[in-house]
Amino acid sequence: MPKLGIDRDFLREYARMDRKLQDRVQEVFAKFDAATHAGIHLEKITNARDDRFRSIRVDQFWRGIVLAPESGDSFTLLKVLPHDAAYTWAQRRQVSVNAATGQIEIRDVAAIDATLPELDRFAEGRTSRLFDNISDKDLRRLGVDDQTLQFARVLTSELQLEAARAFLPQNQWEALYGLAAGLSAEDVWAALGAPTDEPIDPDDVGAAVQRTTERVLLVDGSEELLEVFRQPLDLWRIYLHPVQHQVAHASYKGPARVTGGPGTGKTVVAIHRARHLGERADGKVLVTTFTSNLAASLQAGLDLLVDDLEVRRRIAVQHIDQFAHQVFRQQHGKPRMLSDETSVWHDIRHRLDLPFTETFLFEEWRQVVLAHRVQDAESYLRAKRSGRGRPLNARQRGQVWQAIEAFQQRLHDERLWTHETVRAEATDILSRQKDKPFRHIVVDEAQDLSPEQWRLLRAATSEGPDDIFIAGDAHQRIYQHRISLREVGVRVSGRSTRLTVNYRTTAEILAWSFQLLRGEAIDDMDGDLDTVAGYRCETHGLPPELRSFRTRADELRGLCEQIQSWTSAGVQLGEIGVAARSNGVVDAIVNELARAGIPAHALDRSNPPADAVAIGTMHKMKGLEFRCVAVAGATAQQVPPATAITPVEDDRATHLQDVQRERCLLFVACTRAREHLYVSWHGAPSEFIA
Ligand SMILES: Nc1ncnc2c1ncn2[C@@H]1O[C@H](COP(=O)(O)OP(=O)(O)OP(=O)(O)O)[C@@H](O)[C@H]1O
Repeated sequence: MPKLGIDRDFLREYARMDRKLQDRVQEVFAKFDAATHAGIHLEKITNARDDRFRSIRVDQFWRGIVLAPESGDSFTLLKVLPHDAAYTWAQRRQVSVNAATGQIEIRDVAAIDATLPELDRFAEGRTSRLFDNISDKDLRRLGVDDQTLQFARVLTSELQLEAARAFLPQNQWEALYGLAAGLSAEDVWAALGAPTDEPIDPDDVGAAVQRTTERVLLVDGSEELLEVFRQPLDLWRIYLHPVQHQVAHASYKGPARVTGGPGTGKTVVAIHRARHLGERADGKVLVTTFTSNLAASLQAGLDLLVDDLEVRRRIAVQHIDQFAHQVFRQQHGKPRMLSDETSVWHDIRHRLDLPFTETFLFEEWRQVVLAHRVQDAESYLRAKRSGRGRPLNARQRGQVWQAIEAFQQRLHDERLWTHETVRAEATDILSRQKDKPFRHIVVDEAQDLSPEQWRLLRAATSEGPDDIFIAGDAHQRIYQHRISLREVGVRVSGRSTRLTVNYRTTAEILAWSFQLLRGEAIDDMDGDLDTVAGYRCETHGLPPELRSFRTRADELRGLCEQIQSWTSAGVQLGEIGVAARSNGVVDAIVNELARAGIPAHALDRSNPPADAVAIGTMHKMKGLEFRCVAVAGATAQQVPPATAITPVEDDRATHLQDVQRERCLLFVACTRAREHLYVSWHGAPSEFIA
């Protein structure tokens, strides 16, 4: 039986073909085995540089280009193009096997031959070249072959390398890009994704195709092929970067985690990991995250990825507080929740005449007492107050403890609960259970979980191999939880992997968004600093559009015009997202769009209409993505709002953390954009943008 592989680039193009051509492509390739048996349709290409390319007739005008093996019967569908373009494509290119990764690579030899002499001339007058500090030995070890090496040696700038991406062999270009970005040869090696240990035969294209899971999907029979064609846009289901694949399918001795900037596919890895653990059938899997709408999008991803009902049954998706409440309810019934926490702290503060704000007392309770499970005054006197800026002497600690005790007493007397105390109680319940509810836990957007939430998860599964898998990015921390995984009993050292390819955002949007963070030092939740070295984007596009207006009314009108200009350029309403810092601005935008007759919906609605602009606060944008994103109301007073920032004179450390969190929030909103980002304000712009 001949095997057909589908190349990732082909599937991408397939998604853009018109329906008639898609149907025809399906028809031809569904009958592929019969066609190859009969020896028809597959034709050699005259004047090809690589005689493994064949053409296949789709219809009168269109031709498919297939990579045929020298022996065996694995064929890979690479392209479907109009007749002449298909032949030109094949005549310019050559296939090779990467010496380090063992994967197939395709290069545009004609483009390399045409560019090299020009670059060489340009480099002649230069004193330094891009890879002066990298030895041939290192380059070769990373899979760079003769032709690419010669090319690399005449490069003088990263821009030239960036431009060469279109024609250099993919893995070799990635290695060069990583080195140019300052990564060490070891880091580049790791980012290529565990190059194979088995000896690599450079002529065995068939074996190389099998190894190239990142770009070739081998389908078994026409049914599987039709299934692939049904969801051509969801490439993430099928093609994983080798590092993504490795992380999702590895066996770990304990907790493990994946990090990486926005859009690097952490959620994708978390979903594949959950399926992998579900398929092992050694116990139940909890997939959890911070909020309900993120849990809903994880569920949607799992529904797309997991067909097997038995596997699906083993995987539960719940947001973390939903899980805590469920555990609590099973034991005690529904908790009576304290409805207005701030006013209780306010009363206590006044009654005891304390020189601290309500927020300070609440945060002290949350970040010190609950986080470190402090039980009495004496332990509080000795408690570590890391992350808290304002120092407290013993007398002040005594005063704060009085307030905390009063608050806890009130909860106890009135049998009231807060989310924090529900979590703590659920954790105690789980800690006493010998049979844990889950064998594996997968956590997405982990950077925002609080210490009590981590303790809850730690108690929900026994310590052991593959117990907890974490996906998160500390650059996107938008709630105030600085935690140390070690302190909450989740040890990931030696089992942490960073993803570096951004599949979502253009390089221009990502670069602009990163400068919003302005070099803030971001911790990695495990005692070190997080880094963004070596990140790269799959696509390029326009720089973000920044618009300044005089008044709010002008700004809202400008936003409507921007949305209309996107839709007249062919963008669907459902592909547009609008973010603002506050609910008030969100409401104003909803009203303005309604006045302008633009269908829109607020992001917190369940079952939102498909063809309407999504509008929400920046917090609600977390984890989502849109083809076009507008961030409106980025004015000096609103981003950041004064209410969200602790005055520096109250507590300097908390002030700095608040500012960092607000920067991260704007960063999260902006990095939701796939192709276009528009940012507007009226009056003075936010200090983060200015
Ligand atoms: N291997 C892949 N091939 C193609 N697309 C991918 C791949 N991995 C991820 N993507 C796509 O990239 C986008 C971002 O993925 P995902 O949401 O998993 O990233 P993330 O790292 O969790 O992002 P963020 O932290 O910003 O929320 C999605 O559209 C996803 O489908």
